[in-house]
Amino acid sequence: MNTPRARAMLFMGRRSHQSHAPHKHSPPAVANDLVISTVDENSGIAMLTMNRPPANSLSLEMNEALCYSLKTVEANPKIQSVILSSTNPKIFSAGLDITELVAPDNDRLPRFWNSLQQVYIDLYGSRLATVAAIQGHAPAAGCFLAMSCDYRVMSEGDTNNDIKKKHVPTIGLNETQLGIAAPPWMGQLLVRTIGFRQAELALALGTLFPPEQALSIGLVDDIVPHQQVESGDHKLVDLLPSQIKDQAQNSLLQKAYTQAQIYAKIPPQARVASKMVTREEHIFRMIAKRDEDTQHFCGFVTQKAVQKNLTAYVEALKNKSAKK
Ligand SMILES: CCCCC/C=C\C/C=C\C/C=C/C(=O)SCCNC(=O)CCNC(=O)[C@H](O)C(C)(C)COP(=O)(O)OP(=O)(O)OC[C@H]1O[C@@H](n2cnc3c(N)ncnc32)[C@H](O)[C@@H]1OP(=O)(O)O
Repeated sequence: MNTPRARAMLFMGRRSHQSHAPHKHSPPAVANDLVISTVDENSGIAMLTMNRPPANSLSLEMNEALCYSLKTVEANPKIQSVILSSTNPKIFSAGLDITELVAPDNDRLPRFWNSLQQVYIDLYGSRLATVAAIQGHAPAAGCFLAMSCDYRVMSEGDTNNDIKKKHVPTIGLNETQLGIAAPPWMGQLLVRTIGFRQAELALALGTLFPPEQALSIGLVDDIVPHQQVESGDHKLVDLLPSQIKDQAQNSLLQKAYTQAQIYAKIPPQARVASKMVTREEHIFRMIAKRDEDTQHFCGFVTQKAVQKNLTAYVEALKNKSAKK
């Protein structure tokens, strides 16, 4: 697998195993509205908008939809950049769908984990320039999704004086707070993004960073105020799915679009080759340990003590939501 040809194919949007019988890790081709895909061939920019209410949490089907949508966009040679966004103005993604982890089905659990691994392989190794537009919370695997992109823009949130309207999004790998640990490849992604010491601290404490702190440690590349801009770029308006058309003047999406345009102008071969330099080793190391990682995950999650923690956590989430 780790040959120069396999490496090149990984980054050109094709997988070496796709030319053979379906690999056990290949996500099935799914088409649904969990991820809304919009494409503008003139600008070379596409948008993938996560649309799984209430929280864009990552279920098996959501992971498969993400991979499928990304591959479909990648197959279009006119597209160079993709923006990953959310229809929920307050949540980018709440991370793994915790209900997948509670009292799991023996057959589904490893398939679920494989689908998450595949999201990492496909998104981190995409030939496309990927820009995350983080309008709302991005805990745990939500942060992982953003870190798998090439560039992250985050909204400062609504710091309105009216406490009821106030909304400050946070981002980070908060797994330890839930009594679980991020898998090595996810933790290493944080190290690669913010550096060793900051990552060591953040992983141990399960820190969720508000936008300004996330910017200061390099977890996001830019933050933008929560405001409407005077005039929106009409090309962006065309790209937005109907569910978020009213956000056309939104400064976050404008900024993400500008960054996607910058990437789209770079000669693609050079851009992809430079991405391989920094990412291929990490991806191939994970692929080599993929089955071991799945076994470890399934063994860990099905432990009695972990199940007890997760059950209590889901209960608390539901109670909190019911009290609103
Ligand atoms: C080598 C060893 C390997 C071992 C590996 C073991 C495990 C894997 C480890 C790491 C990988 C990654 C793990 C994860 O991603 S775990 C998930 C972590 N996510 C969270 O902790 C976030 C939980 N959610 C929240 O904190 C809040 O919902 C929010 C995102 C801050 C938004 O708050 P808000 O107030 O706006 O919304 P609500 O809280 O009212 O939620 C609305 C609605 O959504 C449901 N929900 C929220 N999050 C999830 C979720 N992650 N999964 C499923 N459902 C979720 C919530 O229950 C509400 O639903 P309801 O129907 O009740 O309205």
